Amino acid sequence: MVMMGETWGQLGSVIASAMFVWAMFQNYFPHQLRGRIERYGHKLLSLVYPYIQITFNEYPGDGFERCKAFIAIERYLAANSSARAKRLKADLVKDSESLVLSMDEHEEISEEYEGAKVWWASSKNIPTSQSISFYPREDDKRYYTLTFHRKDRDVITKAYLRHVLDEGKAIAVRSRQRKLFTNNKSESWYGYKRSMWTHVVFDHPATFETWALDPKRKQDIINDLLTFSKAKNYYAKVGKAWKRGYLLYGPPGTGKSTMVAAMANLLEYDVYDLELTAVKDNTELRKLLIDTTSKSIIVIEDIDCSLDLTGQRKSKKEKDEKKEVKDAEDVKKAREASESKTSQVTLSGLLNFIDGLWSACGGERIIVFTTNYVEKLDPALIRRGRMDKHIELSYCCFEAFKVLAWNYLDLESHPLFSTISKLLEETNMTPADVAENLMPKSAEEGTETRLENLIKALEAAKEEAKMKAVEEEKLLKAEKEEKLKAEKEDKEKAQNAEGTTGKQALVTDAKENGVKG
Ligand SMILES: Nc1ncnc2c1ncn2[C@@H]1O[C@H](COP(=O)(O)OP(=O)(O)OP(=O)(O)O)[C@@H](O)[C@H]1O
Ligand SMILES: [Mg+2]
Repeated sequence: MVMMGETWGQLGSVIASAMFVWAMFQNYFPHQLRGRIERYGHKLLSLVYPYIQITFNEYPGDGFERCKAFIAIERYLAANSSARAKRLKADLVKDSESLVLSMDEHEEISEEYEGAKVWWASSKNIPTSQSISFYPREDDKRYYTLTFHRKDRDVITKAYLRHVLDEGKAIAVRSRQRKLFTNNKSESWYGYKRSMWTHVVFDHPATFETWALDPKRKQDIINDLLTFSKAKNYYAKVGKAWKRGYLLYGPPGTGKSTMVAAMANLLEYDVYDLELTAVKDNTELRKLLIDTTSKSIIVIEDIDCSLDLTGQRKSKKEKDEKKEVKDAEDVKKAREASESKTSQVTLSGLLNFIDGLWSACGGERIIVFTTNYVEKLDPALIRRGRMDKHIELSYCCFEAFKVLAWNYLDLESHPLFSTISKLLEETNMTPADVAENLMPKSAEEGTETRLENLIKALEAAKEEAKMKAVEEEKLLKAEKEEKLKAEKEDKEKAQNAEGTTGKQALVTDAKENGVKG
């Protein structure tokens, strides 16, 4: 098959050679003749060859990295060509188990964009030398050629290419395997050779559909996340870095970590689980941040435990103590011990991590803190702008229970629901505990038994709470009585002391009077 792009390509190269020869010999022609030849030459060229070609090489220049534009075009053509091209090539996508079909070499497809026709051809460079190379790509230099009519130059170079690259990138994001990263201890990466993050494939099954929360609040959160992910231009317009902070707080087992997984699945982001205690100092924290990619969620779990907010003061105290240790070896040992024990990340380092100048690089990032004790956190850390959205996750309400009942029992309603609703209002139980009670404990356990199990657990929790309240009241009463007793004793002591002082004064007075008399 004679391909349109290739035919024009060959003709184009003949004309290009002619132009080259002309450039070499033009000085031998008189000035006037030269101008005329050039004029007619261009006219002839535009008559014979009204098409423009753009080439996209897989490995431009000497780089070892595949060209990003080439990858995007490959994805775009794979999605658009598999229905039209006759010869396709199957590739296993890196880190994934799915196949991508793309145009085979020397295959061509055409398409129309806003009335402009374009031809895409896939080709391969045959190596000129017979050198042996370590890199398989050396003899596999592929490239795409885009051919279009000169009259469409504007629409193609301005709009069509942008469209192809954006589409290609979006397809790549949709089909990639997402990753769950965690930071390595600094001893395990040497210089810049090893990445500071290691990763596994992220395939947590949690979604917002299976995450139990009051539907209205849940929808608010989903809307907030989706608005953020589409707000690139808006953030640029208002001059804000494209990132958003979420603070999730509440008792253990209320679904904070599950929510992070659901967020990542909704937005198709990678997750960076940052273990602050493994970060040596603020510089390392910054390096870790720079090493993250966009379209990601950076999570710091249990922030109140990870960071000693009095760290700065403590380290100063430790330094003073060290001064007192005279023996050089002791100093060394003490330093080593303190280094291995605590991370030197300070509050200001963390604040900088969240919204310092560096935090803007990359963009499209969500930072999440989770904690059980929000009141322990420094207000500077969670002020709006750093942690933009504060979400309290609390004990299971009836609406949340309904989601869990649907997940675990495929149940929308049941006569026992009213009892459960009442009990959930009267007692506190985390979604984790509710979920655990709805799990089947044996193959024979049916829906009814599992609901009854939950009711029993709720009643037990209610009873326990009541006993605890009575116990607390008793304790409080005892404390009050103790306090009253102590006050009474103090009062008596004071009165006794006053009485003794009064008597002594009388004796002294009497003595003084006696002397005088
Ligand atoms: N709101 C919820 N919806 C669905 N499942 C939940 C929810 N909350 C908790 N669970 C279940 O309970 C388990 C524990 O929840 P999760 O780890 O998210 O709690 P957490 O709030 O992060 O607790 P911690 O503060 O101890 O880290 C999860 O495996 C999940 O199955
Ligand atoms: Mg958690």
